[in-house]
Amino acid sequence: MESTLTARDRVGVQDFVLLENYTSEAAFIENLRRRFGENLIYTYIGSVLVSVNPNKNLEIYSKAHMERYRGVSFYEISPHIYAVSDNTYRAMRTERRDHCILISGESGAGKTEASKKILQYYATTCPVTDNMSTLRDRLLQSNPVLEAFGNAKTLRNDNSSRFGKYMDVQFDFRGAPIGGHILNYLLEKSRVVHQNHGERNFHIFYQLLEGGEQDLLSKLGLERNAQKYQYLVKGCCPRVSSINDKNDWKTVRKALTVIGFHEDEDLLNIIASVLHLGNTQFGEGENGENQITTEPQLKYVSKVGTMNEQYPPPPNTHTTHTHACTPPHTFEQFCINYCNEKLQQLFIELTLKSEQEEYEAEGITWELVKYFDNKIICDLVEEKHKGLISILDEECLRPGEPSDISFLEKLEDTLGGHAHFVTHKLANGKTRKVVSREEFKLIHYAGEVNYSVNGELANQSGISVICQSDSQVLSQCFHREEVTDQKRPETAATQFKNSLAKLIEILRSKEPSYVRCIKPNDAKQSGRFDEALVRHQVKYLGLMENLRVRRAGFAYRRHYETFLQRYKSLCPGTWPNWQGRLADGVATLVQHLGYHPEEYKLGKTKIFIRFPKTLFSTEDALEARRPALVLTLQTSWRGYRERAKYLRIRQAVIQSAWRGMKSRQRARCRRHAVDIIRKFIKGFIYRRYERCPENEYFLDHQRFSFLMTLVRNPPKSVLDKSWPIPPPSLTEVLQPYGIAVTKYDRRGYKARPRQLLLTSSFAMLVAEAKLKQRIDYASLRSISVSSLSDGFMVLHVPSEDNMQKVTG
Ligand SMILES: Nc1ncnc2c1ncn2[C@@H]1O[C@H](COP(=O)(O)OP(=O)(O)OP(=O)(O)O)[C@@H](O)[C@H]1O
Repeated sequence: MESTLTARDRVGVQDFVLLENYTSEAAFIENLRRRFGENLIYTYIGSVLVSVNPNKNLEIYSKAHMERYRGVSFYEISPHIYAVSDNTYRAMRTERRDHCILISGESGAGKTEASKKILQYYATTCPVTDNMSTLRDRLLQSNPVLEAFGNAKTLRNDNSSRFGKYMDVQFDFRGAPIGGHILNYLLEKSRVVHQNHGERNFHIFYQLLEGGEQDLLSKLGLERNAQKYQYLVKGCCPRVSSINDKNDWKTVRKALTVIGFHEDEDLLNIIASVLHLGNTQFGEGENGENQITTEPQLKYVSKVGTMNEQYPPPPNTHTTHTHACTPPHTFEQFCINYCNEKLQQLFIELTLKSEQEEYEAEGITWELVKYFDNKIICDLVEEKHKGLISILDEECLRPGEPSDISFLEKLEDTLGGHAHFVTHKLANGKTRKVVSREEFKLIHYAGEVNYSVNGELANQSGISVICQSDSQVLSQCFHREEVTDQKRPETAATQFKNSLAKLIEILRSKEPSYVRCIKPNDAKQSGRFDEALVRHQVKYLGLMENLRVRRAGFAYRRHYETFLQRYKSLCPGTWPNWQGRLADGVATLVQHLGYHPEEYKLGKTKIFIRFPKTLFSTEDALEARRPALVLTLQTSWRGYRERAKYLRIRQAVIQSAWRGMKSRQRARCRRHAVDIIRKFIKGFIYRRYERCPENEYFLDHQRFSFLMTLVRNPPKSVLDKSWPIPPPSLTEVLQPYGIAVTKYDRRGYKARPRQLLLTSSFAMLVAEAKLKQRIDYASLRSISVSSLSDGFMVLHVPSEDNMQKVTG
C-alpha cells in the first residue's frame, strides 16, 4: 500500500480506512466513482475487497499480473482479487487453518466472475504435479457445466447464476490442490417452466438446440428452433446477442467429458424430455377426464420415465402439500434475503471479532463500536416456534386445508408488534397504503421488502413418477424413500433454513475473507456509474458499517519493522539504521515526528495510527524528504561507484607492480645462478692454481664444503678410515699446526691423537664461524688451546679486520 499512498489524490484512496471523511456515504461513493473512472475497480476496506463490475474486459488478469501478486504482502500492491486469493492461500498454508472467501453482491455485480478469477489464480499459481493437472482441469471445467445448467439470462445479468454456490477446494501439505466439491443452494427451479419477459430459461436448453449435431437432435426428437418450445419462449428472447449458444455447447460437451460425464446420453434425454413436456398438452376426454392430447412427445419423455407408468393429471386437479410455497418469485426472494441477513450477521460478527482480537492481541484498549446487529431479523425469520419459518411449517403441516390467509393471520397473531414485521392490518395509516392485504413486510437491515403470501403447492405425484425412472441421473437426484416416507416431509423453507445453518457452520469454522461486489448500473454498460444504484448497494452490503467498525479503532496499523523501514529517514535517530529494539525505534521516530498521544498507540508488534491525516502528513514529510534522500543516495552511489572503480584500478596497479617485482627478482636469481655456475666452472678449471680471482670462489666453497662435511660427519675415532682428504686449498691453513693433512688419511696413524682431535675441533669451529659469517677462515692466523684444560680453544684473527675472537 505504501508504494501507492502518494497516488491518493489522483485516484482517491485505495483503502477506505484512509478516507478522511469516513462517515460520509457521499465521500465513500465519490471515492468509488473516481477510482472506477480510472478502471480501478478494486478498493479495500481494511482486508475486505470492494469490487465494482467494469462490464468490460480489463487487462489486469494476465499471468504476469498473477505473478505480481504472488507472495506479495496484501498492502504492498494495489488492491486486486488476486491479492485476496494469494493472501488467503498463504495464510492457509502458514497458519494451517481452513480459509474461505465470501463473495457477495446483487445479481450482475460480478460474483461469478470473481470466483472464476480466484479459481484461475489457484490453477495457475499453485504447485501442480502431472496427475494433479486432471484435477485442476476438472475444477476449472466444472464452471461451464454449472453455468449451463444453473445460469440464465435475466433482466439484470445475461449470465445470472440462479443458485447459491459453495465451492470447496482442498489442498495438500505442499499447497497443491487435490480435490474439491460444490454445494448448491436454492436453484431457481421455477425458471424451467416460466420466465419473465426479457429473460430466458437455463442456458443448456438453448445450447443443445443451437449446438447439438443434427443426428443428436433427431435422436432426441428435437428441432433446431427454440421458438418451437413453450418452455423457451415465455420470456420472448430465445436469442441474446451477448451469448453464443453454439460455441458454449462445444465448451460444455468438452467440460462434461473432463469432469467425468463420458456417457451423457442419459443427461441429454432428460434435457430433451423437459422440452417435450413443455409442449405436452392436456385436453378433456370423453368422460370429462384430463388426458394428454400430444402423443408424439410422450415417446421421448417415456425414454426417461418408464413406459408403463401412469402420468399424473395436470397439477391443478391433484395436489399434496409437500412444499407449501409462496409464489416462486417472492418465496425465493424471501430465502435470498434471509440468506443475506445470515451472511451479513456472520460478516459483522467476524469482522468485528477479528478487529477486536487484533487489539486484544496487541494489548490495545478500544471502545466497542455501536452497529446494528441484525440478529433480531434473523430471529424473526428462524426462531423456533415463534419465527416466520416455524409458523409457515405449522400452517403447512397442520391437519386441514392450509390457506395463504390463515398463514398471514397466524403471522399477525404471533409476530404482531415486532419492530421489523408489518402487515396491512398491523400497519399505521401511512404504511398501510404500501402493504396489500395479502402481503407482509419485513424491515430488513438493508431495506424494507414486501412478501406476498399467495402461493401454489408443489406436486408430489410427479416426483413419485420420476423416482420410478431407470435413469441413473434422475435416481441420484430424486430418492424413492423421500416419497414413500410416511413422516411428514420438511417444507422448502425449513430445508433451506437447515442447509443455510449448515453453510454458516462451515463458514464459521474457517477464517473468512470478503469480496463485496457492486454493480455500477442496471444497463450492463461499461463506464457508467449510477450513484443511486451504488448507494443502495453500499447500504445493502453494510459497507459504511464495515468501515465504521474498521475505523472505530485505528485507521492504519503496521508492523514496527515495516513502519520503521519506510519512515526511518525522517528522524536522525533512526537514520540510516536503528540498532536497538524495533518498538523503541518506532517510539523515537514518532516522537521526532511530533505525534500526539491520542493519535497513535504502540502495541506489542505493531503501531496503530488513529487518523488518516496523521499518516498522510507523515507521508507528505517523506515526500518532502525524498529529493534530499535521492541526492544522498545518488551521492553515495556515485561515491561507491568511484571508490569501487578506484579500488579496481589500485588493485590492477599493485598487481602489475608485484608481478614486475617478482619477475625482476626471478631475473636476478637467474643472473646470480649463472654467475655462480660460471665462477664454479672457472674455479674448477683454475683449481690447481694459486688462489686468484678466478678460483677463489670455488676454493672457498670447496673448503667450506669440506669443513661442513667434517662438522656433520666427524670421524668416530682416530682410527676411522673414512676421514676425508682435505682439499689442497686447506693445506696451507692446516699444515702450520702440524696436522698431516695429506697423509693422515692413507697413513693416519702417523698423526698424534691430540693433533687429530685438534684438527676436528678446528674444522668444526672454522665451519661454524664461517656459517655465522663472523670470520673469514682464510684470515685465521693461529689457534691456541686453553691452558686450563677446560676444552676451550682460541682462534687468532688479525685485529685490523675488525674480527672478534671466537671461542668454542
Ligand atoms: N471483473 C470483471 N471484468 C470484466 N467483466 C466483468 C467482471 N465482473 C463481472 N463482469 C461482467 O458482468 C457480468 C455479470 O457478472 P457475474 O455473472 O459475475 O455477476 P453475478 O454477481 O455472479 O450475478 P448473478 O448473481 O446474477 O449470478 C459478467 O458476465 C461479465 O460480463
